[in-house]
Amino acid sequence: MTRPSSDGFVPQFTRFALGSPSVDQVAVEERALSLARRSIKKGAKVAGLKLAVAMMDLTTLEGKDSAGKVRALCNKALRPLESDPSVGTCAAICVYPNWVATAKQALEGSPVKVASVATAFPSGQSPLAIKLEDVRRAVDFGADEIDMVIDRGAMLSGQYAKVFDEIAATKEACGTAHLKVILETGELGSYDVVRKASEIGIAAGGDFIKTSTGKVQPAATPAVTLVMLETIRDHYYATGHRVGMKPAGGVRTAKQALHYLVLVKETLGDDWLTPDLFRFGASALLNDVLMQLEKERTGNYQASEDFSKD
Ligand SMILES: O=C[C@H](O)COP(=O)(O)O
Repeated sequence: MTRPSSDGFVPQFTRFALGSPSVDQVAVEERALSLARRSIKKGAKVAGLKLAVAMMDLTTLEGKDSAGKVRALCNKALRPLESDPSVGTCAAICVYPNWVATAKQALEGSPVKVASVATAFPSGQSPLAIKLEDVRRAVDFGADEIDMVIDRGAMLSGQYAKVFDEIAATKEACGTAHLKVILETGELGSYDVVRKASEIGIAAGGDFIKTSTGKVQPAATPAVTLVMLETIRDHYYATGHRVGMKPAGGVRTAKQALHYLVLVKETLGDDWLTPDLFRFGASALLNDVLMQLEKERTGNYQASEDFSKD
């Protein structure tokens, strides 16, 4: 990254040591809650649910993942609801690097992207050289998108330049692949630290900022997502540059998904209501969204067993 120079240039990371706006915890939680109470009309609900499918990074990140499971997940991302072709594909599937080539092959010729976690996901507890090698391999296997984890220990001990440098190096290792920066907000301790980590993730080159790995509780919450959306908004006002957002972990119901879409619309406007700028990272959300879509279409709930398991 760019280091301080003798001509007085102040690098981005110096700004983070100087402070970010502090977050009013009560206000942010109240606002997130009040937006959850918005009622949504039937037409908007169906459109919102279809959008949620289109924005989904359908995820499997388990030690027991297999080629069969990854192929089944890809088929599901390609044709989420056989009975209703108006429901389009998911945005991406998200897997460990070992399964990128399998997924790439299964999705060949389709618009569904392959996202790979990397950088010693989920802990990030490896030397930087190994993390970068993890990224380069995933890209070589065909990953379109890389979901990296930040160094939470460095973040919590105020080593902001280290956090920045690792993200910037990861961005470089991504080449043309898009970079999502996972903050693991459940380990950051306060909204102020979430705000600062979001600013660093954006300034260091993240195309998206993402709440969580799904391996730590609490994972995505509406309030933490709101703090991150507001950081994206402030960055956009300051620079005109649009950064994406991905709540991930624990988003399981259609109702939650619609709530997140209201948060996005109210904070960033309609421009962000696109898979290019908003994703859900979720392993179990899709079936509930499909169940609600079928309920809206037929008037009846179908048993969850009627929907294929991921
Ligand atoms: O990035 C996505 C998360 O790992 C998914 O978490 P989840 O299994 O709680 O939906």
